[in-house]
Amino acid sequence: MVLFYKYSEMFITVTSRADLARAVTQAARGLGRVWHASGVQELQDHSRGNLSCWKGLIIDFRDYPRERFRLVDQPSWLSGAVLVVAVVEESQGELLFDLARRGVRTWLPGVPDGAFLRETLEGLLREGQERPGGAFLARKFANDNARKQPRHEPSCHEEDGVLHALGGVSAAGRALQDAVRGASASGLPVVLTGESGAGKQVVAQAIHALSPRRDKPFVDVNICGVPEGLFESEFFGTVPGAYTGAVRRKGYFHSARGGTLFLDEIGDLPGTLQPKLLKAIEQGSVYSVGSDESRRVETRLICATNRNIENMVRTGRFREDLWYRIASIIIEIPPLRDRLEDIPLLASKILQALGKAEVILAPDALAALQHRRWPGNVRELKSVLERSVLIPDAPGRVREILRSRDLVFSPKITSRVWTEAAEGDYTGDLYEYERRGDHL
Ligand SMILES: Nc1ncnc2c1ncn2[C@@H]1O[C@H](COP(=O)(O)OP(=O)(O)OP(=O)(O)O)[C@@H](O)[C@H]1O
Repeated sequence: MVLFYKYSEMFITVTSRADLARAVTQAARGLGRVWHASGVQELQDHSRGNLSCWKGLIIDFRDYPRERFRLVDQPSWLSGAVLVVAVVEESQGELLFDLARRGVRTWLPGVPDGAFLRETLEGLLREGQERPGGAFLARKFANDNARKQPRHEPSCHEEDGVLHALGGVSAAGRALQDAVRGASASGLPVVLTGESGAGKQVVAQAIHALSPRRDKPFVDVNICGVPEGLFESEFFGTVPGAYTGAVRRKGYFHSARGGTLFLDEIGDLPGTLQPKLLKAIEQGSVYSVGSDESRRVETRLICATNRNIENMVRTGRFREDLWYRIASIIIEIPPLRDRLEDIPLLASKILQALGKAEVILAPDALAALQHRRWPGNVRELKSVLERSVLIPDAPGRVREILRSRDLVFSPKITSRVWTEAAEGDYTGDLYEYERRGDHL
């Protein structure tokens, strides 16, 4: 009986206050069952060390905050990935920083009204998205131990984690997640199109990570980097002695055996090499340079391009038969300007990857980021954040909150500020300096 309830519950509140328990129960109507624990011990007893099937843990930090830090300090007893929402008083600003340092990025200032709370719970069900505006900064607990276990099928939480990392609050972002989920399950060859920096390689890795091939290699090849004369050796391998000084090379197809071969910039594959790739795909086997024996190709192909290959096919610059072989599924990655709502989540992932997970984007900084056109897409967003968090400390700057004035959009200005600051010309507030335009 206990087990039945355990797996049908979607949300848990940890609170000794009736207002939160009541509000969550009402807001969750029709979404899922709620279970209430009055404290950490009760939660642990009830869960028996396993929270993997729950979607959200709503922890009340208004009372007993130190006791409840145990939940976010030691996530090792969580067997999957559970999203955490912290409920705090408006006055508990310090507490927010402690929580952010522990990776909790979703918080509510007190008990919100029903519609707002329901929206939060729906957000948790949609794989824990972040909302624009800075008040909602989401973070999913990932259980490192669980990830280390080799598995052939991703668990629901691993799938959530991979898709979550792509963004997906916006309609375009959600459509992308659906496409990735479908492509990874199908095993068919995929072509990823989209502007430079939109995340084609990141999406290719996500498809691989969600596919049954996930425990096998993901081999990433940029076609532009392969010299034309070495194509066969690089792709199909070489046997020792094939020519003077030849050493054994596995070749990309063989290196990616059982896994995924990602061919970036496929639109740049020279016309002379297109038939060679087509033959390997059609025959399902390749000959290493210097070998008479063919080897089976057991690799899934994912290709990417920012060129319009359909146009190239029409004008004879790309072989039609090769195009149909590689493009069973075409996924167009939306440009960042079409998914501005995803910026809070993307920014938080990028900051984490930069080792700056403690940095919180203030609402005005998020608004500034969401009002740009981003011609360089996610790559440009990453550069702006890198410059903004890696710039030397200016006097009086609070490093853990990034405000719009701290954002360094132009690399040119930054380098001048760096140089002049290093030369001692500048000693004041960096933002004031940029705002006054002294450096221009
Ligand atoms: N969802 C994401 N989360 C975090 N970082 C991302 C995401 N998408 C893209 N990036 C970052 O943006 C940069 C560009 O991404 P990526 O190389 O995948 O783009 P691309 O479309 O393949 O670009 P190009 O066409 O120029 O090769 C990378 O540094 C990548 O880490």
